[in-house]
Amino acid sequence: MKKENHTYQSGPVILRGSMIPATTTDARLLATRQDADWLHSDPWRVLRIQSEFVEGFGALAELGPAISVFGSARTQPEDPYYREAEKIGRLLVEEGYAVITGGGPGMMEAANKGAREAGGRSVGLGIELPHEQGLNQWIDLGINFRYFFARKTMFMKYSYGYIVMPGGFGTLDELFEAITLVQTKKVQNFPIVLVGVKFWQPLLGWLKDTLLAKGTISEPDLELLKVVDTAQEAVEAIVEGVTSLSKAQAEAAARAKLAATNGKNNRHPEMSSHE
Ligand SMILES: C/C(=C\CNc1ncnc2c1ncn2[C@@H]1O[C@H](COP(=O)(O)O)[C@@H](O)[C@H]1O)CO
Repeated sequence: MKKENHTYQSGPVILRGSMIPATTTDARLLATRQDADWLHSDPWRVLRIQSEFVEGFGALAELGPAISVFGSARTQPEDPYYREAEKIGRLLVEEGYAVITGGGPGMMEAANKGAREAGGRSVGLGIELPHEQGLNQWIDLGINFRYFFARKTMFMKYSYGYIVMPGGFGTLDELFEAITLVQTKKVQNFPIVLVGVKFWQPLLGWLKDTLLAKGTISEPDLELLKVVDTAQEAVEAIVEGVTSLSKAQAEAAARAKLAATNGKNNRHPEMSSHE
């Protein structure tokens, strides 16, 4: 056989001619490597990212119903909103929810403290930051992420809704990601409750007077957010949101099932064998 017709199989890959390597994959794996540049290469990163999803899904899949609470990392325990966040943690546990936060200080710590002291499930999804703070002491289940986007998937996937306290850029990022996912129907039946009328009103005014007026959002988009002032109102709003939205979901599912059944019953019997 002529050399150029020789076929070399490397796993699922077929190689010929100049594409045939001088050594086997196994041999290259076992060869001593002096440099560790591959640690910082994208293929290696993909595996690291994958492991964050595997660990996150594995740790949270059996958590049960949960609500995420977001807010400033800088809020001090003397701040009245800190006390509201603490109360929210407690009230959510009393309603049967686990409490998920970013695992850091401020509002996150307050909500975790309230949840833990009420004997509930207190979860912290931390993030590697330049000035590492570590997870707050009130967390019973903690995961530390390298990548913001993997962590954000966990908040959305394992929460039934979001409660958002006053905060800065981090909080706004988490809030607007959720609004966008609800607006684009990537998630459905997902209540978002803002706490602090005075704090959030200017933002809501801007959404209405600038974004709505300019036509970059539409009227129903404004209804995706509910603003309240107290912990009690926040938890009532989230519970009502989760309940009424899941009721709507159940009704929609029942309607779809009925329509499918009717559709099947109305079809010619021979049709079913072609499905
Ligand atoms: C800045 C300080 C600590 C930072 N530690 C954080 N730990 C965990 N999660 C954080 C941290 N900082 C921000 N986040 C996430 O963003 C939201 C708060 O950000 P904001 O800019 O303060 O609004 C929060 O919900 C976290 O998910 C110590 O001062």
